[in-house]
Amino acid sequence: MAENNQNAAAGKAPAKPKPAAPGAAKPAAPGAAKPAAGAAKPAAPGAAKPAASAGGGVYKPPVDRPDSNPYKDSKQSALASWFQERFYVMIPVIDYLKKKEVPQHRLSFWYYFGGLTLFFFIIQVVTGLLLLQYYKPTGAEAFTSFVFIQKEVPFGWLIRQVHAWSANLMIGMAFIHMFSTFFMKSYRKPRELMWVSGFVLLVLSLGFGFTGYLLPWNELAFFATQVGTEVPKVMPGGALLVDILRGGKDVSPETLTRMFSLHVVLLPGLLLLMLSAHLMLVQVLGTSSPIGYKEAGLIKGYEKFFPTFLAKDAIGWLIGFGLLVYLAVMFPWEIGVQADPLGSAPVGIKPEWYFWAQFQLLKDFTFEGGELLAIVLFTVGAILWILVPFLDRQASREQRSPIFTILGLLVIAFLVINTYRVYAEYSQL
Ligand code: HEM
Ligand code: HEM
Repeated sequence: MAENNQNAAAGKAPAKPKPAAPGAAKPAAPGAAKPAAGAAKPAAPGAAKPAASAGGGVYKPPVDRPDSNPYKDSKQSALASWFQERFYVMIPVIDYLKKKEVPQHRLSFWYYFGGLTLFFFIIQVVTGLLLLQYYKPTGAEAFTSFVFIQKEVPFGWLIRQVHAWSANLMIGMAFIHMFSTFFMKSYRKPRELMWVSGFVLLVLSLGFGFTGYLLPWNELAFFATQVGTEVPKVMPGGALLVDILRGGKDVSPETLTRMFSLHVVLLPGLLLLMLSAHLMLVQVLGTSSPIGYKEAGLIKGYEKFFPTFLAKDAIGWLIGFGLLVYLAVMFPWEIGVQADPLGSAPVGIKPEWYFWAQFQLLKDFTFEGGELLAIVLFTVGAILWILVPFLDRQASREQRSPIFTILGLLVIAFLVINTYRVYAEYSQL
């Protein structure tokens, strides 16, 4: 059972003036309300309506909200009462959120990374919307508008640098968050769907990174996208997929339009939907603690998510923000030169770091059919990874599952070694 539910009773929110019992607050059932509404409020504008419609046999509900403000006697400012009267249906929801508790133990530190990923995503939305005010997604204007943002718009350089750096930090945090939840086996029953929705979030974030990379329309972005979108061609039906993605046979201004619409419309919509599901599950099921910790007495206590843990989260966000601004100012991403579809590719074309592991695998499998094999291996690996909560039956029975811990270590080793190999090779070019 979810832990927060178990502990909820211990930490009840301070009593509020309770609304009258539902039955008492509401008028009688719709059918019965017709004569009653008229009798109770003869002068109210809505009162005439049920009577007027009665002849036609169609019931019209009263215009006024039937129940009066159940909180009108609580002691608070007029402004708070104003909002409370309008949003009082939210109060049980807020009370419910207050029940969530976070276990404290020696691995609690890792609970901060989901929140940090969320924080960098919020930064992306805010800076992305600001960039949109000046960015022009056409082959003729993209690079010029991008340079204009960097050189002419007041603080435009900072917004662009923050967007570019925060994209990297968001994906970096998502990886750390994924592996920390993996090793704490937070995916175990009943949290399987948190893992699945999280994995989809990671894929969408990588999609953001891929589509955003082309938007500056500089040489590096152009040729990296050319190489990146070539990959699916070796799969059956892959050529069609590439045509759809590119909007033609080659990367062209048409591709820019597609990447742009994916980046600012489709992906944000999908990510927000998935994020709502992910966070709702986090609230409903609560935060897990590692297997065996409760039985071994390793849980030091529980702290309220709201406001205690959230306040600590905020400290993490402040540190993250400081790091972000430091990176954006001290290590600016280059502007590059405008993409020339007819020009030749410069040396050292490579994707963003978060695709290096797959990139290296493709480079290693140079034999006949090797690329297809690499894609198949990677797809099978990803499917197994997403199914981990359903495969790890031991963890779901609250038993340790060292085989899965070893599997996670192997996946990390593969990602780190391959990523390092690309770094080592390309940093010498
Ligand atoms: C609603 C949210 C977002 C909007 C409206 C948005 C908008 C934009 C715009 C207009 C650009 C082109 C300007 C430029 O290149 O500097 C851009 C670039 C970019 N975006 Fe986003 N973005 C959003 C979210 C994200 C997210 C979540 C990520 C990554 C996880 C991301 C990664 C990137 C990257 C890597 C670039 C290229 C950065 C560069 O080299 O300048 N964006 N975005
Ligand atoms: C955009 C990306 C993501 C965001 C914004 C996000 C956000 C969050 C937040 C705020 C929490 C609650 C706090 C915490 O335990 O850290 C959480 C929990 C969780 N997330 Fe994510 N997440 C993302 C990606 C992922 C990924 C890639 C996975 C795994 C594949 C994942 C799996 C989980 C799990 C299993 C939990 C429950 C943790 C527990 O009960 O202890 N999430 N996520």
